[in-house]
Amino acid sequence: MASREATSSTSTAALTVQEYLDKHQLSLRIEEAVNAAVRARAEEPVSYLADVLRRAAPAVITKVRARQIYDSRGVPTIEVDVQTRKGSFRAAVPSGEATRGHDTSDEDASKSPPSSVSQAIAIVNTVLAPPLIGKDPTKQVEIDQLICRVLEKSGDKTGGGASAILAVSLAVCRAGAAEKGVPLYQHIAELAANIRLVLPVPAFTVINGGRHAGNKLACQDFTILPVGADSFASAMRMGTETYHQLRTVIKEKYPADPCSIGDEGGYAPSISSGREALDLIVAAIDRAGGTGRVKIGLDVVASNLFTEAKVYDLDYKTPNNDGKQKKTGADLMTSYKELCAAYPIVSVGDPFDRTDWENTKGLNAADVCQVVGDELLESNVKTIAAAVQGKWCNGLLVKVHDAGTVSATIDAVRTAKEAGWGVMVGHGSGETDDAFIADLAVGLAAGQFKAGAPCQSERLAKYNQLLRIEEQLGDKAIYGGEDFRHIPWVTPSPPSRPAIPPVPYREIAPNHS
Ligand SMILES: C=C(OP(=O)(O)O)C(=O)O
Repeated sequence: MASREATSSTSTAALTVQEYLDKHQLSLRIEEAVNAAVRARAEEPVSYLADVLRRAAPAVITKVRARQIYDSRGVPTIEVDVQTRKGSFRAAVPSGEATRGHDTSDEDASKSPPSSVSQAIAIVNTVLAPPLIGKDPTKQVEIDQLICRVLEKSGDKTGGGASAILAVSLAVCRAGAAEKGVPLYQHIAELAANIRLVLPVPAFTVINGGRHAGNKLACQDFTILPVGADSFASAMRMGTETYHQLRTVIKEKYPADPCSIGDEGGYAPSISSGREALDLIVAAIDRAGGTGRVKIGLDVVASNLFTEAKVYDLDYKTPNNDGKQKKTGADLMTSYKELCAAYPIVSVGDPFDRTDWENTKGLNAADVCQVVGDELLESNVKTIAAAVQGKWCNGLLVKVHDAGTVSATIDAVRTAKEAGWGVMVGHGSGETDDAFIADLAVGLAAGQFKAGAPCQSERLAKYNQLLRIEEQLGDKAIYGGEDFRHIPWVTPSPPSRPAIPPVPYREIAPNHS
């Protein structure tokens, strides 16, 4: 009632405001602005309203620009700047080792590494940018749907198009947070309708093998999870101390080893057996005083070992090997069970080939550890739903560069959480200094976070951002800890009426009184 009176008492002004809105292609909050002007008893309602509108209207996207940068492997990737009146917001796209739909490499696939991402850049600058101008960056779902629709129409949605979409989606999300004046993690939580912000347990990669290192180890990552820490900062301390001790242990045991590191900063000692790697890690945990509080994870990525004969070749990096390390799925299953009994292993990722659901399912049913799907699920909602139905696994390694957009990432996590799964936010082995995924992990209360070793700036960019977030949250900060596998979202109770963003009339009234 009050608002109707206010609107009619200023109908001339409202008409002028409508013209103002039309001229500037704005469509929002006329009534709120009129009410604010009336409350402030503005002497010059039209200019006052224009001012209110200027401040209350969303900081729409005014410019979108892409460029080529280089990732941690020296491979070209794409970075996008999205501009609003609130500033310029930037995001860069990571890439995985495995050849997947969302790889950033778009040109001359025969070249390794690819020489350019110019196709993705052209798609952002010429295909995606025009329809984004004037759009509200807080409307993440609408923006993600729009950019996917545009590229579906133009037939560019794969290859370079996929990385173009992701870069824009991430940068828009940052712009949306700035428009709302909230930290990125909070904006992401709001997009997911979650109010529980949780600092994840880091799964630090301390030994690299597989395709991430030049040694003979078949398993791609050996990680440590400080589940017994009481905060993320203390988990960071335990992780780094263990990492440093591990170098000493490797040097003592293999004095001639150069102690080089793999793609994600984990050590890459010249060893070939998983047990040898695990013994080194257990010794380092012990020396750092973390026994019982620091657990171990494996990210096997077993598709790399799977041969045409449908066996797993643990010596797959040796060409024309003697075949003695070839294992059946059943052999591998027995090994996992034995390893989980002998070592403090709490999580195994992609334990079997991505087509070997039966064995993955068998390990899941054995309930010896968290069974995580990474390549198995590709952060794809439909595949996750099928895996939930088929009980293939009970954990999701979610990657923005697999999901494709911020909205798709949220949907993937929601599907996993609704099934009671553990969720681990993961990086790419090719990374940049963009720390988006740190905020993502907190906003989505993922509980687990895997961004490589506590070493190398592209990895530390993420871990250091988590330290800052924990500091900012202060006594509201919750660390995933021992519950890392079971952190549900908490949905805010629905408001009794649709929330209307406040018009900041008090702030600007003095200029007009
Ligand atoms: C970084 C990872 O893999 P990718 O090489 O696919 O990015 C990972 O699985 O942690």
